[in-house]
Amino acid sequence: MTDVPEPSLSDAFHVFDTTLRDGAQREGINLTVADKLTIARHLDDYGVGFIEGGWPGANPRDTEFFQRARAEIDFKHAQLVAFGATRKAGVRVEDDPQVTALLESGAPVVTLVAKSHVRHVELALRTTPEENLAMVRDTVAYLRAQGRRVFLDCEHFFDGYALDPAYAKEVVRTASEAGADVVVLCDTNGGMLPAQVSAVVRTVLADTGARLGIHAQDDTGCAVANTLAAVDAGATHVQCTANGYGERVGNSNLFPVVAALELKYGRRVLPPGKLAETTRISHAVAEVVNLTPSTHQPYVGVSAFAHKAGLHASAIKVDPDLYQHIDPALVGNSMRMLVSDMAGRASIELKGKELGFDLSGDRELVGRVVARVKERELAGYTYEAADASFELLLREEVEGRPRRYFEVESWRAIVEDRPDGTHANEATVKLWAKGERLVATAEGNGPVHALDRALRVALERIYPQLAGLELVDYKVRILEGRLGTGSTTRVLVSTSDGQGEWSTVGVAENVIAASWQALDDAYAYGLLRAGVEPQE
Ligand SMILES: CC(=O)SCCNC(=O)CCNC(=O)[C@H](O)C(C)(C)COP(=O)(O)OP(=O)(O)OC[C@H]1O[C@@H](n2cnc3c(N)ncnc32)[C@H](O)[C@@H]1OP(=O)(O)O
Ligand SMILES: CC(=O)C(=O)O
Repeated sequence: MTDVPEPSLSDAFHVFDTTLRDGAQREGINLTVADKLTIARHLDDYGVGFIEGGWPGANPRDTEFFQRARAEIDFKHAQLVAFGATRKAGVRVEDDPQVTALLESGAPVVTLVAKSHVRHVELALRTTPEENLAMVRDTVAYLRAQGRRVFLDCEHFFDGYALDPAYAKEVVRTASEAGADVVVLCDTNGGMLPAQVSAVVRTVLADTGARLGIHAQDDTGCAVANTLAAVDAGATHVQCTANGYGERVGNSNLFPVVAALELKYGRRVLPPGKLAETTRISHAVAEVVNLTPSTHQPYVGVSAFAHKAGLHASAIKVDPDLYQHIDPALVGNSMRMLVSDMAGRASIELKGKELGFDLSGDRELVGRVVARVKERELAGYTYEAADASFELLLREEVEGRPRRYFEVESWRAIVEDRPDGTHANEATVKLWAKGERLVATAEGNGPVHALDRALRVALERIYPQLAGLELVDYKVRILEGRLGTGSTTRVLVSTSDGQGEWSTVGVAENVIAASWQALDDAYAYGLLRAGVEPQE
């Protein structure tokens, strides 16, 4: 058995993470042992009290995970938990191979899943309510006798309680009396609402005296609220998953639960300083499971503290608390100003400040920028998604002239369709830079790629910094036609120089012309970042 680390926080309240067990039950997540070890390290670093690593014996990967976690991870905060079921009906607990696998995992803590809904006992287990109670009693007592700490997950507790409250409570009592430290009431089908959860938890606590936990699936979109409602009613153990990953639509999201407990309830559930790691850990886990972090996730999403409306910005300028429920730095996130046609002077001033410009003394200039943004957005531009194009526009107003690194004489792109079904794409650009006329032709996978290559060929000798730029994303959107026949095309381009990424926008009736504008801004911004002075 592994050495059990001393809990770094009081045992009076448990943050129990089941990303590696319930989180892994999400469609599309397929973790290797190495992934599981990496996530376990992140969660331990974050400071959760318990990490449920999987079901040893259910598959070779989970069995190996426990072997390797014990050997390879020096847990600082968390205790490792093995998950499994109570013994099978009619089988002696010491003869049940899956109970033996729980012991062999070496995990100091075991969570047992048990039935607490009589219909499940009869239909899924095909046994009697009495035998189910004996399965709970025997398995908990056996594991306790082997020195394991035991938590018991009562599957379908709330639905079972609605059908037969006396039986559901009897399961809780049986587990508690047999030595389970916590009995976890599970909303397995995720159909509960917060008021229902708190009423049931309060009654079960009063009637059984058992220590209770909560495990809430998110099928009504209420898993976090249900978790907190259970805490309000007296539960002292919350089961959650990073980013809410889990079976079907997911589980209770660890990060808003922890943030609420720490910041709204004033309950210390993480080691000192760790709350500020919330955003980093959330994104790190998303990377390992290979899912894009949700931009709108509470507390940790990049949009969680992004302000778009002009009136909000004007109040935030005076005091950010006026439109934010917490200081984003508390969870390692930051405030962002978005510039769009909903912006007012305050939004532009704050965005300017973010970009290093003090615009506070120049109402006239700020008014001009607001007017240009609104006019351009009406034409189809979008600046909230194209920070670099906005900065170029702002600089043009501040500096009194556009930041030009080259002048365009003309460009053209040719798409050639051949009878054998193949295509050729070729572009020619004619430019002027530093007094030189530059002409270049290039081929590409498509006409925009050909234009991008021709532009680089033409400019690279004059601006060698362009060699390090890479186009990393390209998005086209056809906007609703405004002039009867023509629809407008908006192109967003993301470019990287290896140190950072920026986005630029172009709008025209023709997709290639829109792309050209976005590329033109992308190159100008890349040269600006590289510290290159524009042409006179
Ligand atoms: C609500 C939850 O999310 S609980 C977690 C669920 N997670 C998983 O199921 C993932 C891992 N599961 C597995 O790998 C497999 O399902 C295993 C290894 C656990 C079991 O596999 P199998 O033996 O092939 O059985 P199967 O998957 O069909 O499950 C049904 C069996 O489990 C038994 N069972 C179901 N719940 C319980 C329980 N709480 N206690 C004891 N036995 C149970 C059923 O009675 C049935 O037994 P039987 O085959 O003897 O009739
Ligand atoms: C245990 C569990 O995952 C559930 O009841 O949903």
